[in-house]
Amino acid sequence: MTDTSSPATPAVELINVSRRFVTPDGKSMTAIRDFNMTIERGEFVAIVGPTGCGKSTTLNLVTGLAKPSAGEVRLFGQPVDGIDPRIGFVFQTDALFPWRSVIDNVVAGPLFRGMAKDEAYACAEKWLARVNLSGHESKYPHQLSGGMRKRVSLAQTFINEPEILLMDEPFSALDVQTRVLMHDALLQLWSEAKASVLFVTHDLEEAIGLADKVYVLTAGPATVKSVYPIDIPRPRVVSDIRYDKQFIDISQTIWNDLRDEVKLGAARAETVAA
Ligand SMILES: Nc1ncnc2c1ncn2[C@@H]1O[C@H](COP(=O)(O)OP(=O)(O)OP(=O)(O)O)[C@@H](O)[C@H]1O
Repeated sequence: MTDTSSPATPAVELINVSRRFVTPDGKSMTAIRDFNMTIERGEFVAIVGPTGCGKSTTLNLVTGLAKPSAGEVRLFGQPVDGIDPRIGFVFQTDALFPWRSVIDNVVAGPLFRGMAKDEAYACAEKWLARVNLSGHESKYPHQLSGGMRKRVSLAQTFINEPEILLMDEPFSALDVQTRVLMHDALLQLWSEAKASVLFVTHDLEEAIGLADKVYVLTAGPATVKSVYPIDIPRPRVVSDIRYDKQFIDISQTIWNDLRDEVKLGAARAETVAA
């Protein structure tokens, strides 16, 4: 898809978006209401909110998998129209083919796009080196740790040079130490690739460590409660900055805001369960 927009046009815009679903008992439920969000080119945006508030639905709207019931979603100034090849994804579960070796997983995207085999494999080697997996090319996913599999997923995504990267709790299944290492790996890749990122997480510290801007969503229906710019200088080493006073102060401020929504979401879940 050709991008004819000016460089000042944001990568992603959600403009007064609402999304309603029909529940199995035939009622209408609103997952997202009057939602406004802008991701500038090269910007790293994180969204946090209570469980079930509508974070994944927001990502689905950007991919075009879900259509807004009202409002508009734009990519580089144009309305979303189906799955856009400029978008890359990383989800909580790996999208690795278990029957393919590490390098055959990474090379899949370029080969699918028609890159010559030699070139595609050379490119895959390069990306595996960037995620510190040189020497593991011929292993299979089941022979790798969770962190290594996640690195393969990152190489598999970044090799396609996505202009927009959507990440839905990509590291939530990892142990805390591996997670922090993955944060640093991701920031390194992102700073080189200059993609615009939308990162969904339950983990406020993860959001602050990574992002330029953190959106706090309300308990469903999701709407934007507040937007916090994160002015912590880059390059950041996420494993270190979490002990800085600036980081702790921002965490407390945002948590004060998020806490009320989390309590509201939990109270509603208990009411439904009762
Ligand atoms: N296809 C669908 N049909 C009906 N309801 C849906 C559908 N998809 C999502 N919902 C509802 O919309 C609301 C938001 O769901 P969504 O998965 O976006 O929330 P989330 O914030 O990503 O959740 P979590 O924090 O648990 O990952 C939920 O109440 C969910 O049940």
